[in-house]
Amino acid sequence: MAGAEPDKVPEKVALRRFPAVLRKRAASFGYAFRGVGAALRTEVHLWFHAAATVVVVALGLYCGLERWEWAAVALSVGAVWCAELVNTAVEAVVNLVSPEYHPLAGRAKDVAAGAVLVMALAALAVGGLVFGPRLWSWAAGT
Ligand SMILES: Nc1ncnc2c1ncn2[C@@H]1O[C@H](COP(=O)(O)OP(=O)(O)OP(=O)(O)O)[C@@H](O)[C@H]1O
Repeated sequence: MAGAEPDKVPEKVALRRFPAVLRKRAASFGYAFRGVGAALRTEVHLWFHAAATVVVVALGLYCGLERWEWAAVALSVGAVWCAELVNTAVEAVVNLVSPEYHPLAGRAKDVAAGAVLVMALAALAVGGLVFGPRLWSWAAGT
């Protein structure tokens, strides 16, 4: 028997729902920005990342980086921010579920902090490869 497909939303209904879907997406962006703002207010490490980001972008503009170098720098900066934000989220959840001392809580925080450390070292390596030769030639006066 040729019945209506239960999962298929009629086109008109889908169009009417479209603004609601957009509103929901916009709200999700709002929550995400609120999360970054909250982390910035509470995490001193993020202020350091913000300052480092400004310095790196200014240095990149001054050096006139190639397109691929900007790509590497942008990915590195974003990845460090990402790791720090995830670390902040892990800390918040651990503090919520285990305010008392627990070896697993400690391990979770240590591992999350380790993720930031690994990413920061990788970003440092990228920074060295991109800016190192330029800074070296300036220092050598060539
Ligand atoms: N509930 C806990 N149980 C066991 N060990 C913990 C617990 N809370 C924190 N620790 C240990 O203390 C360390 C520091 O924790 P803390 O919450 O002060 O994080 P932090 O890295 O100093 O972050 P921030 O400076 O952003 O607060 C952790 O990495 C972990 O080894």
